[in-house]
Amino acid sequence: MVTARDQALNPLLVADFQVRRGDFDLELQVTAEPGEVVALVGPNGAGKTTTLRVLAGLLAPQRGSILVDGQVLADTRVWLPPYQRPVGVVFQDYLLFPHLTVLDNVAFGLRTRGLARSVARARAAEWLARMDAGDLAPLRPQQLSGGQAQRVALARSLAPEPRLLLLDEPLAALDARTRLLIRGELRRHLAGFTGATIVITHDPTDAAVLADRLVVIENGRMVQTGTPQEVARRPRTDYVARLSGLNLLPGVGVDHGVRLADGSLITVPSPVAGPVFAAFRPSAVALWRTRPDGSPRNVWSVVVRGLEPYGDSVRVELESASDLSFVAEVTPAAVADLGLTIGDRLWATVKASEIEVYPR
Ligand SMILES: Nc1ncnc2c1ncn2[C@@H]1O[C@H](COP(=O)(O)OP(=O)(O)OP(=O)(O)O)[C@@H](O)[C@H]1O
Repeated sequence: MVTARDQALNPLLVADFQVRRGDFDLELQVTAEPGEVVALVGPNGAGKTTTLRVLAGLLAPQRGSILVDGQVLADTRVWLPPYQRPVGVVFQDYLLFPHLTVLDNVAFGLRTRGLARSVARARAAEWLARMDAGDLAPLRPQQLSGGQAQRVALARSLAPEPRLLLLDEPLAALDARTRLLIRGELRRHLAGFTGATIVITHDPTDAAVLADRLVVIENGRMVQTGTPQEVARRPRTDYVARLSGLNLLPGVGVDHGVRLADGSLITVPSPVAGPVFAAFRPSAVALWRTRPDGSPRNVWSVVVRGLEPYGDSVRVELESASDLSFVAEVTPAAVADLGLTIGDRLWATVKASEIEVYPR
């Protein structure tokens, strides 16, 4: 009997590879469990698309191996071309064949895998129906809305019953309203997929809604992984902190304080030691025209470097005299009351109880 523990020890995808593209060097270990949806997130040029291309078989790594369900797709001796891999890909702009009907687009992958035309079409029709796209079968791709095209692309990649599904920015081509609807729909479809899914996304909300786990890549390396909640609550790089909207200050724990890079000491809720991160929400930062005294807060003298509307509030980018940068989030009323403009000198405070501290 295969227990949940055995499964956890035998991930469906086990990839460990290195690839170079010009000066860019990507070195990554990534695994995914059956049924797991892993989001690859990271700044532009981090290596997300390169990872997807290596897994799909469109780009050969310099070294390493890729296994899916124990089958070697690539290593020093083996290199399976894309059409021989149990891998389905949905590209960013879906790449449907314009001269084929929706039905034949979905049947195409099955035909290349050797199925007779009638069998491939019957199976394509089943997959379209499963994706609530059965009535689209006779149409051409140019007659489809963005959301419909996405459903068709998903049906096309799932029809050959891959074990690994790769999605490149699946919601990027949609307008904001459609995106919201399709995101929920995609989530339901992915929940019904028993293989593993790797999805690239730039959007933190998409990642949080779609993924069980995030893999954050920066400069060709994984810098953090965890559930969206874990990553958002305890970011380990500035990029992740910005993604989750948190301020992140690295330092060293000294009893109830953290000594920051600029030499200043901030007070934190419980005793800490060694290299740590101190993270706090922008809404935990209070701004003052005059230095508040006598309160158990951390106080910085700051200059306003930027003001930016953010939903119902305003994000105020701050820089301390000693070069610490962080963000406050305040109401438009507070901006008006304080008469905030760029270049202003202010005092910023954060209560110790608002700061989360965790090891680096
Ligand atoms: N054909 C190529 N030849 C040389 N370098 C390339 C090539 N394609 C991509 N690169 C480089 O590889 C790096 C990673 O690119 P990649 O497209 O994987 O990043 P990404 O994380 O997907 O970024 P984005 O979010 O902008 O799509 C970049 O520095 C890019 O300049």
